[in-house]
Amino acid sequence: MSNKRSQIREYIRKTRNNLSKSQQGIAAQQLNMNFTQHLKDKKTTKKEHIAIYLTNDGELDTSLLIKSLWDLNHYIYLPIIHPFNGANLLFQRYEKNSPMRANHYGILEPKLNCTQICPLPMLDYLLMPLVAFDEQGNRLGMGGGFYDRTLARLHDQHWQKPQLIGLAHECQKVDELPIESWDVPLKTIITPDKTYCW
Ligand SMILES: Nc1nc2c(c(=O)[nH]1)N(C=O)[C@@H](CNc1ccc(C(=O)N[C@@H](CCC(=O)O)C(=O)O)cc1)CN2
Ligand SMILES: Nc1ncnc2c1ncn2[C@@H]1O[C@H](COP(=O)(O)OP(=O)(O)OP(=O)(O)O)[C@@H](O)[C@H]1O
Repeated sequence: MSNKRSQIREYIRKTRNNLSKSQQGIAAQQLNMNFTQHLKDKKTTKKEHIAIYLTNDGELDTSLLIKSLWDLNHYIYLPIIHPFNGANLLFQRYEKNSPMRANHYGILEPKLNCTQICPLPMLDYLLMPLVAFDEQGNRLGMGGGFYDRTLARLHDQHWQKPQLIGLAHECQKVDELPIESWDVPLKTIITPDKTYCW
């Protein structure tokens, strides 16, 4: 792994963890407004299948958005680290009463129930956590390669769905990330202040 990538990761993780509770709260409200407005603008009554994440390590707080999406009757999914190969993610339905467990990193995920897994191409949106992004839509994550490995098959096939959207604070933006062959670039990144499209 390049030293530059780990340095950026370390620096941005510190920066986002230093955001105050009130900055995090405002960011969560803005994210909620931005994404629910995006769905309204589509002017369809379709219930979308949306994968998202539970906030960890100073990431943009998704809790308000998840509540709104539940209230609007969309289908919500969370990543589960694959129980057998441990390198890919599965996306499992997340409801108010879903039984949960902490994964290897202490992040809550739904207890595995194969009947509740959504195959990747059936998701409409994949709202992804990230550590840093750049002006070209490149994404750097926590370093596990989970999202990149999971998306690798899609990347080969000129896929339509799911729409990949990164969620981040504005302070996670850098001029240029050193990229690797396996990195999957994003078409959209939503920050509390702005929506970037490529
Ligand atoms: N909220 C959230 N959920 C997610 C991810 C994420 O980035 N954010 N993931 C995205 O892929 C997967 C988990 N990946 C992660 C990878 C590393 C660490 C982490 O804290 N690493 C520690 C070392 C911990 C250890 O090895 O035991 C570190 O780098 O300090 C956390 C999550 C699935 N769920
Ligand atoms: N498509 C892939 N096929 C095989 N290995 C991969 C693939 N994508 C990533 N990896 C492996 O995962 C490791 C971590 O990758 P990287 O540093 O890009 O993760 P990340 O983007 O920070 O994490 P994440 O995707 O979980 O948010 C790399 O060293 C690489 O070996």
